[in-house]
Amino acid sequence: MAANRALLHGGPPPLSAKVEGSFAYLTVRDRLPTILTRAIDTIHRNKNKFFEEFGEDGVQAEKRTIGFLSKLRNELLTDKPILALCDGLVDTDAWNQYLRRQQSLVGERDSVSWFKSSWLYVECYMYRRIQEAIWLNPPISDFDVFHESKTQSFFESQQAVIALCTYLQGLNKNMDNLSETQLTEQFHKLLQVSLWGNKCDLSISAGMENSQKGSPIDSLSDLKSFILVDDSNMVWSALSSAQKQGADGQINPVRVDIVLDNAGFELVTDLVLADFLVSSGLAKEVRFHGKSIPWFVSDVTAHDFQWTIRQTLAANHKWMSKSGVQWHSYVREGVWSYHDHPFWTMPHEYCDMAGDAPDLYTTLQGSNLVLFKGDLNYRKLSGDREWEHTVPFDRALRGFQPAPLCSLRTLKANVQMGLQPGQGENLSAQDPGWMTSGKYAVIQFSSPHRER
Ligand SMILES: O=P(O)(O)OC[C@H]1O[C@](O)(CO)[C@@H](O)[C@@H]1O
Ligand SMILES: [Mn+2]
Repeated sequence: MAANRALLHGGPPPLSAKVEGSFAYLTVRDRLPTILTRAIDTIHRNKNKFFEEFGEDGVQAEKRTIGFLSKLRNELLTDKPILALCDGLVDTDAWNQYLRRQQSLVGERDSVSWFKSSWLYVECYMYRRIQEAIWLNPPISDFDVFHESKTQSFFESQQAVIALCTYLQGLNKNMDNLSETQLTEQFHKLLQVSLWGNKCDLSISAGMENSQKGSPIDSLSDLKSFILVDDSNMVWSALSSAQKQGADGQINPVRVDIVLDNAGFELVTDLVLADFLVSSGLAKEVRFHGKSIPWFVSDVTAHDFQWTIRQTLAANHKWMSKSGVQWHSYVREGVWSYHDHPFWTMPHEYCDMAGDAPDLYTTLQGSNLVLFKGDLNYRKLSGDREWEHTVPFDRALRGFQPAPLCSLRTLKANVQMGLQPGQGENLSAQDPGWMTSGKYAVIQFSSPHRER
């Protein structure tokens, strides 16, 4: 992967912890060290497990990993320079190249450090350093420090999962009798369920419990007014017209890609949406994109993806288990597939993708619709920059348009574009925390062929 090309793409400066009191500053000062402390604690609590699995070697590895993570925490708290990685993984060179690029941006005399560099970069770097600490300490190299909190979040939202699976199975039973209007209506509902599923990430709460309790379908109408931009009609048009576009009068096989965010309840909402897309015939194929290493506490890895489907399948509830059986067979038949690419766990903004991960960009170009879940994806779509709120979403993407795409995001970082004049100011006056509380959301669409 070549170096960051952000400057070539232009745009306002990236958010950074150097602005004292900003959300970025508070995240780096308070939330990130807390996440590291919890990771250290988790490793320590698993000491006996490591001993049972690997004997004394496991205990030594536990100690060394904790040492690495404590050092990392100290580097962060004292604003030390960002260090090159030395674990020799597939993306190590790309990370070190990115660091050199950051260094050239600040010049020889300044250092690239936790509180001075771009927030997006240092936050991603912290998760990559956690991976390095684990990786350099065999035999516990494949331990996921966030695994426990992800599974806990799944179990804590059991009632909501059951409600959702029951709804889905009711819908699937009646699918053939749905009118076009009813189909559209159900699409909008399940898109919104997937949107609000994004409230449940564990990074914003520094790993504390943050699960869905009530029935997700029932709360949709109350939540409607919190959707600040709703382009879902355009998403629907993109999807339904994709089917009809065959020049020879044939129906095109439609492919939807979902760039996943969090495991737990959010992943279930994504699987339910994907199930609906396939069972309604709106899509023939769904590709899920996840992370190849544990990331931002709750993000989905291949293991989380498989685990969630297995748990759903094995549930002691008729409709939940039926959903799991269906999902399992979609995966087996290749109707659904899971993919990870190292680019998703790099710090790049997405306008760099065509140059830095051309294979991934080409893959996405084959899609009829790419759904980007969550806050971090939104930050990367926009470059995590200080855009004016009224700047069009398309402009902030700075050329990143592999296919029709849509961001489904609850606001948990202070970057937001595509608002109406005055909308941001009104929100700031009424509810000063609107950009970071997770209470508001957006459904923002962009298409390579669309004029704004
Ligand atoms: O899981 P999501 O929706 O990407 O959110 C990740 C969270 O982490 C952050 O990147 C900050 O730590 C926020 O932007 C967001 O709250
Ligand atoms: Mn996340």
